[in-house]
Amino acid sequence: MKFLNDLNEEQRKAVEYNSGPHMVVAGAGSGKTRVLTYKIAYLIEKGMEPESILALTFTNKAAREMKERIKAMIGKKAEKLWMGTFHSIFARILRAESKHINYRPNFSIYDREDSVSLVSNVMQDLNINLENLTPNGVQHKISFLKNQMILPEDYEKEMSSSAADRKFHEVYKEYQNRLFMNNAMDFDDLLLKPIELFTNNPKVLSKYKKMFKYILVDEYQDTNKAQYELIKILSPSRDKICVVGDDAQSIYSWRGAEIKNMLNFKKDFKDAKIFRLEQNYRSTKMILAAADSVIKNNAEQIAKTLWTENNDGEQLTIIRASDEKDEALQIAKRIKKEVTNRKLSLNDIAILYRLNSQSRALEDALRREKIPYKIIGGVEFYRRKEVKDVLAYLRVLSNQDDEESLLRIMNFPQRGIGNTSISKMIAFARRLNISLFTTMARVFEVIEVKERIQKNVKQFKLMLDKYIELKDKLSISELTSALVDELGILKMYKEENTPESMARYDNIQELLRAIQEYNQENPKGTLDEFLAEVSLVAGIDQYDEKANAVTLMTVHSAKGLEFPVVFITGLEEDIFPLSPRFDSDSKIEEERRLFYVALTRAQQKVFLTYARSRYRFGEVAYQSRSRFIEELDEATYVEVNGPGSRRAGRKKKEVIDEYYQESYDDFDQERRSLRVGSKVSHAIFGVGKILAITGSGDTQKVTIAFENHGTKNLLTKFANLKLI
Ligand SMILES: Nc1ncnc2c1ncn2[C@@H]1O[C@H](COP(=O)(O)OP(=O)(O)OP(=O)(O)O)[C@@H](O)[C@H]1O
Ligand SMILES: [Mg+2]
Repeated sequence: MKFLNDLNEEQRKAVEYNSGPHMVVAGAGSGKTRVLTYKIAYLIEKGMEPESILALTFTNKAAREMKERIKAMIGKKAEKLWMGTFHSIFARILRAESKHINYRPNFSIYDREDSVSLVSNVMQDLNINLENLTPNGVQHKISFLKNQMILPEDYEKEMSSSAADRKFHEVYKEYQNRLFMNNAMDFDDLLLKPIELFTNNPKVLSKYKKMFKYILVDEYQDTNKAQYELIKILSPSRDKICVVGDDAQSIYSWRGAEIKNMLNFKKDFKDAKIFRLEQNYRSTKMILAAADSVIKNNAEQIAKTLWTENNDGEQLTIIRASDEKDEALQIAKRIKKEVTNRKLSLNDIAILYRLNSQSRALEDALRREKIPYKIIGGVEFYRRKEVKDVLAYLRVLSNQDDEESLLRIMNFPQRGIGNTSISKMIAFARRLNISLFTTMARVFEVIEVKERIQKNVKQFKLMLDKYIELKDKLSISELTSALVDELGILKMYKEENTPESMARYDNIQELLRAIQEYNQENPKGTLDEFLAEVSLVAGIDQYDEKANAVTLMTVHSAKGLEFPVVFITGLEEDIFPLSPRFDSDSKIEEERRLFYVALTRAQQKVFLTYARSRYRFGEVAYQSRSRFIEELDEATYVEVNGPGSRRAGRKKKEVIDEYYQESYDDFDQERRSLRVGSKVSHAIFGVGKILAITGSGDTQKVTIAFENHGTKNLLTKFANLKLI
């Protein structure tokens, strides 16, 4: 097999190994994903049927790329591979086997927003108020428990007798119950239900065990308990399994991922063989040295070596900025320089951040500087309100028990069915133990609902019935166009004619186009299948590599990717690492791994940026720079605008202190001469006297007793006070 020549010796050994369970443990950029890809091609060339191989990746995008690669190596038969994320693969299996778990194959898949809305409805219906938890928080807790496979009955056994725990349990139980009644699953169910399916139906299990002759898993360090169980249950006679990962890149413990799955592999899979890859093909020596100097501060890790034959490369550049706007502007300017000097295209550049909220300032600057960019994550296309509205219609046509979707569209577009009437119908439905959809047909029996509104409901129901009838006769594309047309949504947004409504208009057009494309690519695709697919699309999956634009994304979404030039932004305590003061060591270690992931995305050059002050939570906060910068080996970076550049040779700490002092000196005279007792004037509040001054720098506040407006606390920086 000629393609094996593209591998180094260790990689080839891992690819050819076939005598039992094995795990590749290796640092970033050492070719773990490549090994997995080649191994699949190798197995098929050796005669294994593609449809008997199950390969699990972290994103749909990664699966798509891997499949393309394999297709290029061995041809079209690669199409038949079972390749995708855990969620998409098991959604497919659940659909086929739904009757064994008392679901119907057209079940809806609820995304996080749908789940939160369901939690909120449950809390309202049960009249439960959880003091410290918003519906969002409750959903988060439920999801975390489900990821650890703790179901309501398990939770009940372990919980304390406190009122809060009991109430939470009640909500959790009812939430599960409602999902079932709605013939719906949340994301976590897509992992839990298959376990239930396989445990309770040995015949089904043995069918899939026979079918999957080999299981391969990428990014194994980020599997959670349920995923791990699934691998264990399915792994064919425990030997045809190959997983690859890097414990130093485990960054999803907040979502229930367990590094110990990796550490315990040898225990759990008997006679497991461990392969190590040590040569990095991605980054320069400098970048690797920098990454290594930071990650070695973590106590918990599997020892690994990583070296490269690549060039020494340039030092990292650390850029100091005065605030987030300045940071963004400096990045934009740098990008222009880099593209020219290095002859790069914009595609070669990524800007990474810890928090989605950091993207706004960056986007503003890029727009101003006319640099095209694409942003990954944020509000994803299929999560946008107007898109979800149309999808909710389609979901109801597919699954009439989906009460969440039905509630979403009951009065959208407005048809005079108010919340009070809806509550009354729901009460009726619960009393008779029937669905809300069925209640609509019997709305004339719900005497509490006004006659006029009963008629509206009836009409709405008739319209839905018509489309339910049509759904098997028309293509999805025809069905949706007809529906959108009848609802008059496009017309409504057009008439509104605001920038926002026009954006919604475009998005619905885009949705119609996407559905048309789906139809062309999957002529036999059903509405159920289409809905399942779009429910599982994540931001990163829509990433268009070809568009010539800079990529903006969170560090989390950058996992597995590589770019010639990488900017890592917001390197300040409280941002990256996020809230260090209140957190345990293990959280700091996870932040450090995240920083390691960020650094190791880069092939040629890394820029690290931090701002002295940043607007957060409605005020300007003074920032100290990230400990991760301090941890970097001094030989691996240079600073521009920063203290080090002007005062080389001084101890870093001293220089930093001085630089902060300096930054205060920058403030204008006016502000520094403010004193308790000074008389000042303010553009809106008029004349007043300063009672107190607290804090300093950008966060300095003054308390002023105004003659006509009482006493106020103002941020000096923005108050624009004049001494009189
Ligand atoms: N033997 C090799 N010869 C040439 N290039 C290689 C070789 N092995 C890997 N590469 C290249 O090195 C880069 C990193 O490989 P890959 O993405 O598989 O690493 P990884 O270990 O999966 O990284 P990560 O930990 O970030 O997921 C890719 O561009 C890949 O094509
Ligand atoms: Mg990889």
